[in-house]
Amino acid sequence: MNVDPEPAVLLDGVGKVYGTGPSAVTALHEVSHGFPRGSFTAVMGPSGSGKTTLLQCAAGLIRPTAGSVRVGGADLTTLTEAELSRLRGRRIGFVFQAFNLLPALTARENIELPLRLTGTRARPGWVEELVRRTGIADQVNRRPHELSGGQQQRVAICRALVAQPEVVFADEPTGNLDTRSGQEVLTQLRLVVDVLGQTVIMVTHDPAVASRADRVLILSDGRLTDVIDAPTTARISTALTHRAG
Ligand SMILES: Nc1ncnc2c1ncn2[C@@H]1O[C@H](COP(=O)(O)OP(=O)(O)OP(=O)(O)O)[C@@H](O)[C@H]1O
Repeated sequence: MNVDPEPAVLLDGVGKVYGTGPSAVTALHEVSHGFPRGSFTAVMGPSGSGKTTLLQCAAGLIRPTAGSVRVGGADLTTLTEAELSRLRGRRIGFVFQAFNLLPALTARENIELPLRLTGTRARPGWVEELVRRTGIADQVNRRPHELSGGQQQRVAICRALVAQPEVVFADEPTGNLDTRSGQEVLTQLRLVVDVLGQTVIMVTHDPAVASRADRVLILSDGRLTDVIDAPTTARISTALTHRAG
């Protein structure tokens, strides 16, 4: 995977300092990594190690204070706010722990919302394919409160994919789910990578969840300290324990 000539997302010496002067916090120190197209990466590390900061820099939600971020060839650090916002709408999908569905809209309307916001259309049959593949075809006319947590997260996955983005970022996507629903959602994310060829980057605290990814990045104090390919729960737990010790 190291020879990918153009990764979906490329971080080059990315640093982030929050604030200035004596109260400044360095959340990331020169993190460099290429996320290959069509791969599933989990980002792990202790609380405060910089996982969310890394995800937000990579997704163009916050600006790094050093280095560059490329998504699908575009250097996010050179874009204006308006250009960044447009790029996020078209090239980046998000899945959050809290689902973030709009309660007054049906599942289908929630899924199609990013298209409405960017004034674009899905290719014919794409929404149908997404809901069929994620197993929620029979629920598309229901509102979020009529769906289980796992079903709501699958709606959120469809919404993240509807604009056929370059990459999907997921921040603790199983954090609000019981183990079984969490496993179902992970199966859907794997399918998104294996069948649809998408790139997924996920933050999680759970080694069992991270073991479903192709690769695990471990952050410690804002530094990328380990990269584990073909991870197992045991290998991840060992790497995390060593870092903590
Ligand atoms: N907006 C902010 N202003 C100042 N400091 C911040 C801000 N956001 C994060 N930090 C600090 O940056 C460091 C990294 O935070 P970050 O949220 O990225 O870590 P994390 O690994 O995602 O943590 P957790 O697992 O607890 O969510 C921490 O020391 C945090 O206190």
